[in-house]
Amino acid sequence: MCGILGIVLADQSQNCAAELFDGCLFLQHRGQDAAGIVTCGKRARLYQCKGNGMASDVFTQQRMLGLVGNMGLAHLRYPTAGSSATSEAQPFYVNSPYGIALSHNGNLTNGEELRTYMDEVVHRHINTDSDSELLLNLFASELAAYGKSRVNNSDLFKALKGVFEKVRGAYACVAMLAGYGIIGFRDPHGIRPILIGERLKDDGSKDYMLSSESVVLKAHGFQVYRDLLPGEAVIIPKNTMKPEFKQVVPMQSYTPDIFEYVYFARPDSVLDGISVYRSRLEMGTKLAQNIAKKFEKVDLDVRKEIDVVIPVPDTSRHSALQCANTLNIPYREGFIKNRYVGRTFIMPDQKQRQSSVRRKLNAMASEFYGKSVLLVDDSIVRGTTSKEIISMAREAGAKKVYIASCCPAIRYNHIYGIDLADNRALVGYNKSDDQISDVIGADQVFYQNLQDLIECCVKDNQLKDHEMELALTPVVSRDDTLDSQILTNKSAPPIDSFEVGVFTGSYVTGDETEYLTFAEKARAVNEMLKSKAKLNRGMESLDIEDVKAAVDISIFNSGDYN
Ligand SMILES: O=P(O)(O)OC[C@H]1O[C@H](OP(=O)(O)OP(=O)(O)O)[C@H](O)[C@@H]1O
Ligand SMILES: NC(=O)CC[C@H](N)C(=O)O
Ligand SMILES: [Mg+2]
Repeated sequence: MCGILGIVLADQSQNCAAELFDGCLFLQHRGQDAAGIVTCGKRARLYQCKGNGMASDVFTQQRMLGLVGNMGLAHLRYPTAGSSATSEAQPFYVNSPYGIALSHNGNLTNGEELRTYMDEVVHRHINTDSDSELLLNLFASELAAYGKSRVNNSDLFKALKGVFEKVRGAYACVAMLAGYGIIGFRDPHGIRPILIGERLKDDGSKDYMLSSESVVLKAHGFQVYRDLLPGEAVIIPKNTMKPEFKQVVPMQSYTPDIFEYVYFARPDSVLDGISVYRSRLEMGTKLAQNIAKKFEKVDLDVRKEIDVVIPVPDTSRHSALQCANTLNIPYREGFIKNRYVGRTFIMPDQKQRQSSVRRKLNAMASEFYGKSVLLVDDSIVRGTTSKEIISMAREAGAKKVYIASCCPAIRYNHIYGIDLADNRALVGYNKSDDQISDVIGADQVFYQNLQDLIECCVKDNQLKDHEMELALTPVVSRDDTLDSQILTNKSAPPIDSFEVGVFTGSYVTGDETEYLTFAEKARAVNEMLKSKAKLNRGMESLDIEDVKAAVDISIFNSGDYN
């Protein structure tokens, strides 16, 4: 679920890198493994800085000085395909044709087919296991097919059509053609989010930004913004600064991943017309109603059974507060979060995730001792967090520990941008709710119903276009915003369904059995290589076919800096 950004400034003498860096800080929660920025300056020259780590580690002041130019891309990576190798940090770059860079959020499910196509049909070398490198090379090969010395918007849209027709899976992307402009596109189901924002300046000129989440646009003064539609693309040439939109392929469905609302996105973002914050409040209300009913069914009064509702920081806090209010039970922040520890779920290995929970959360005995507590979390995935915090609650003296999840039990793989290829790692895999309670050590676990979760995201959350404009246009007058080039062809239908494969095992792109089998094998190979590499501290005894170097060599995509 990486974060992606693209920007083009009207003033060609201005540098955009500082704003991209700042934007990365707003999207850090979407990917903590690697960060990258590519900018384009005069004479179409590209400048790059990327590597493993958080944005503030990768983009040092010194490195930022080298990122010149008025347009650029950024990426925050949480790996899905491939590995955590530095060489898989994004944006990716290809020099032919024209010089293209690309940042991708999502996961392709026909990567192997594309790899063969690259090799046998278009003869392009792919240097990593990343699906995003494949996606970029596919775009490059479609564009190269025109054999032109200069391309125009219509060629770019045609090339994108070729990409859409050959690729399967989830992809929200920003790309940049050296010296030409920036491009945004979104898969035909709209699984991953991407928005475009417009900023009107005092001299009447306009800057444009593409981003995974609306919060970045709002924070940077982009007064008007909207989501790209499934199957839609936009090109903003730097010379005209007029965005051109095109429905490149028909929309196959409008089904964003519901997990954006449950966990991924920041609460202050509005994605596809749905306020993440308000949907999380609804999740708290519905959860409370269902919990109360469950107690009623066994002739118990929830208010007598539970003394206090405690959130599992950070993401669940808004839902937990609403849950407590609805139940009319006191809300207490029993776990204090260490603000210097990031998200644990998106850390790359299980040992790191486990140890991080205790470093990140600390239980205060005063809030647990002798009490019956209801812990509320947004989701229970591998169960790493719940196991730890339940035992911390007991160590702190809790009498009874109930736990509630704002989403249903997760029993299937996530295949569109979360590293969950192995469903046996899920605590809910092949288990009843009671069995899950036993494994995580709870007195009882409560899950949200799927239909309720969907309603939480749909109900009352669809902001009407004019409400959206009013809510999101704090700086310019409404008359100015009505001139907006980005709102002119807006025709987004309201959303009433979502990608919910992690709960049901059925995916919006259809039967993905082949991909799941492939992903399982790839994961096993990665694990084996990791442990061999650790044992050998090098690569002497690795099978040459499967080698991933312990230290990445520097081709186009390495990020080793001094
Ligand atoms: O069952 P698990 O595999 O542990 O995964 C679920 C947990 O992971 C996430 O928290 P995380 O620490 O990543 O982020 P947060 O601080 O935003 O809650 C999520 O909010 C749950 O708490
Ligand atoms: N989570 C994501 O969106 C990851 C993008 C891409 N599949 C990668 O592994 O780099
Ligand atoms: Mg959490």
